[in-house]
Amino acid sequence: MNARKRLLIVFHSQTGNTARLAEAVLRGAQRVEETDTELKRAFDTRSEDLLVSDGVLLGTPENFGYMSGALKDFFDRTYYACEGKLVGMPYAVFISAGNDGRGAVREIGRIANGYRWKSVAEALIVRNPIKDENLLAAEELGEAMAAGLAMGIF
Ligand SMILES: Cc1cc2nc3c(=O)[nH]c(=O)nc-3n(C[C@H](O)[C@H](O)[C@H](O)COP(=O)(O)O)c2cc1C
Repeated sequence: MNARKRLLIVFHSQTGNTARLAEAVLRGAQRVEETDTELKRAFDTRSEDLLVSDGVLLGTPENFGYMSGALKDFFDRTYYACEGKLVGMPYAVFISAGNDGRGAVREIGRIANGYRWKSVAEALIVRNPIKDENLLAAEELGEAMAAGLAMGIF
């Protein structure tokens, strides 16, 4: 038997939209009993949280064509402590946006390359208003990530 896997969901939300997506992602991930999933706000997440994780899901609003300052702060604070230690870690992204979202995805991808993480799912971009089908897609993202970790397919 493989050791239990740990999935970390890191997110920031100013007005609650990304938080709704993050909760849906968590619901989906928690369907996979073999994976332990933790949801944390970006400002509360430290390098130690990353270093004990087997995969990470990153959620942010798109602000000014970029990720939120909070998610950027998380990257800024954790980079050196994690440098070279999480090579190949699977990650995926979910974005809440008014009308775009692609800039945040692109820039997170550039930073994730710096950590040498591996993208394992297409980014989920949800443009407002959030619909039920978007929440279902977020649940599916969380479940797929947790299941992939449990099965060791990444
Ligand atoms: C300062 C600011 C900048 C924003 N810039 C963008 C943007 O560049 N592209 C976009 O699609 N939406 C933009 N939005 C809209 C937010 O991405 C959108 O309202 C999102 O749902 C907010 O998520 P939250 O409720 O989790 O904070 C911006 C909102 C704010 C407050």
